[in-house]
Amino acid sequence: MALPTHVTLVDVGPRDGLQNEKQPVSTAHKAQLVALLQEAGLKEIEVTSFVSPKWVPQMADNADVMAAIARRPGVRYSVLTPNMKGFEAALPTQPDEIVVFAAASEAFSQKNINCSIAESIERFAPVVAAAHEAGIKVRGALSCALGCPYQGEVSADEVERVVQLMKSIGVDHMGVADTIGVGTPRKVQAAMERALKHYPLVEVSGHFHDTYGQALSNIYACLELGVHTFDASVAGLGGCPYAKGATGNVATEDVVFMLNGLGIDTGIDLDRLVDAGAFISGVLERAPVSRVARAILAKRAG
Ligand SMILES: CC(C)(COP(=O)([O-])OP(=O)([O-])OC[C@H]1O[C@@H](n2cnc3c(N)ncnc32)[C@H](O)[C@@H]1OP(=O)([O-])[O-])[C@@H](O)C(=O)NCCC(=O)NCCSC(=O)C[C@@](C)(O)CC(=O)[O-]
Repeated sequence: MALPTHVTLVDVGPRDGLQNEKQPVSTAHKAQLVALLQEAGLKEIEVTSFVSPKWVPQMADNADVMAAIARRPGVRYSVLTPNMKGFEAALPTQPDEIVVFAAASEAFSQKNINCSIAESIERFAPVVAAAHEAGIKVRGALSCALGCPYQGEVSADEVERVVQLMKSIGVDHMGVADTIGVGTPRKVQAAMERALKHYPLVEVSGHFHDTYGQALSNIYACLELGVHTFDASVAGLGGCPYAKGATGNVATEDVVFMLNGLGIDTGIDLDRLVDAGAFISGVLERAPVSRVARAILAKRAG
């Protein structure tokens, strides 16, 4: 199959990127990050999550962040909502999209959201129905689709089983997530193909952590299947609080550089994206993880 000519990138940096940061990041800095991402041309931004502040303190200012962002027409703002309590808190903040997140492994489901896979689907069902009632699209994220920090191997059958469960409750979009970055291209294609059995190409995306340095290869493997939507995190921020040692998502800068080289349009201005990454890295007092960002910043510094 010919590679797609356009790719949509969802920057999950403000949520996935920052959720695991130990040092507090102010609401104003989070809103500024969103502003810089949209200036760089991002059209989809995952802003925050409506989860328990005891479990994930960094996202406790979820509603304040949603109120603080300066929305631009044409940009979609999404938030995570694991249950009705989260959805009810998120609804007045007017997200364009919500994300429910399940896992392909029982052990991760328990650690991450404190319930079994079956229970998680029961919890999501009313959330999906209420979101649709409110005219809000529902994205599903499927954690540990390529491996689990507790269970180890995860099979394509296990992935497909949960994809089907999510589909059965009306989840509109399926994000296949490599939470701990252990996937390699052929395994990623096998998992994606299971999602594509139940969702059209336009409603399947990849979410790759770069822990083992495989994320760009895995994205390329998805492009070969025609998949054209990916999550990425500016500066390579992040890591999941329930996946020890897992590093951030693939850096948005690195994905854009690769796609530019392939002649695939993203609508994103790489230089401005590097500015956004440099900004949040400055707030966090460290260099961006993105190798492309480091190279461009070094070149700029002369
Ligand atoms: C899912 C829950 C909330 C269940 O939490 P629980 O403890 O099982 O829920 P509960 O219903 O028993 O409630 C316990 C307490 O939590 C409160 N509570 C209950 N729900 C909410 C809510 N929505 N917002 C705020 N508070 C909430 C509730 O009010 C109560 O408060 P208390 O009476 O003790 O004061 C909890 O386990 C949790 O917050 N977990 C954190 C999950 C999380 O944020 N994980 C990271 C994001 S997922 C991810 O990063 C993976 C992804 C998507 O990027 C893809 C990938 O790479 O894999």
